Amino acid sequence: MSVLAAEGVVAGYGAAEQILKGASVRVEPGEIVTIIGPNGAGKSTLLKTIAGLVAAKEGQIILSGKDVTSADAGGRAKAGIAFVPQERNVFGSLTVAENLEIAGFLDPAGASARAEGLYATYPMLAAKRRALARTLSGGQRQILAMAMGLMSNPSLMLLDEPTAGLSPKAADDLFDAIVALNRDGLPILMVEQHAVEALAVSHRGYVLVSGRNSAEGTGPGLAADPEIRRLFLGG
Ligand SMILES: Nc1ncnc2c1ncn2[C@@H]1O[C@H](COP(=O)(O)OP(=O)(O)OP(=O)(O)O)[C@@H](O)[C@H]1O
Repeated sequence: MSVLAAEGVVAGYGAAEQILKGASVRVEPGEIVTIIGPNGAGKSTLLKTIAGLVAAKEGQIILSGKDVTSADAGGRAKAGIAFVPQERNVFGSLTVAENLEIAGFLDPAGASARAEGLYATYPMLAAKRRALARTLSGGQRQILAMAMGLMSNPSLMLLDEPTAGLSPKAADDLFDAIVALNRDGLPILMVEQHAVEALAVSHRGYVLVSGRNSAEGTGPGLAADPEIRRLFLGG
C-alpha cells in the first residue's frame, strides 16, 4: 500500500485560476521522492495541499489507504503527516528545547522522552538546547525544523525546499541528514531547487510544470535524462 497517493489534485488560492490542475504524486514505503519543476509550477502548493493547508477543490489525498482529503491540517498531522515549511519553520525567539516542546503538542505525555531521543540523534540540538533558535545557523535551524516534525512521530515527512539559502557544504550536510532519516524508515516527499543533488539521493522524482505532471522516473534516471537536464537542470 502506498504511504501517500495524491491523485488529480486541483487547488489554488482564492478565486484566481487554479495553480494545480490535476497533479498526482505517490510515495511508497521507504522512499525519498522529490518534486522538481520551474518557478511557479505549484510544487509548494502541492505540498501544502497534501498537508491540508490549502484545500483541494478536486482530487483525493490518500494516506496509507485512508482518505484524508476532507481532514484539516490538524487532522492530517494526527494521521501521520509532518510538514516542514520553507520559511518561518522555527520560533526564533524561543530556545531549541522550547521549540521541540511546542512541536510535541500531539502527544504531550510522550514529548520529553521523544525530545531526549532527538537529542541523542542530533547532538548539535542537545548542545544548543538552551540557545534561542534565531542564533542557529541556517543548516542547524533546518535540522531543528525537521526535529520538530519528528516530535509527532510521523509516517510521512514533507520538506519544502530544505536546502534553500544554505551554503553548498551546509546543503550537502542536510541532504546527508535527510538520507539518514530515511534510512531509519521514514518516507520523505520533498520539493527542491537543487534538483541534481536532490534527485541523486531520491528513489523517484516527479517534474511538475504549470500545475500538471510533466515527467516522472527514478531519481538518477531523471537526473541523467538529457531533455530534463536541458529544461530544468542547467544543461
Ligand atoms: N498564498 C498565496 N496566495 C496567492 N497566490 C499564491 C500563494 N502562494 C503561492 N501563490 C502563487 O501560486 C503559484 C505557484 O506557487 P508555488 O510556490 O506553489 O510554486 P513553486 O512551484 O513551489 O515555485 P517556487 O519555486 O517559485 O516556490 C505562483 O504563481 C505563486 O505566486
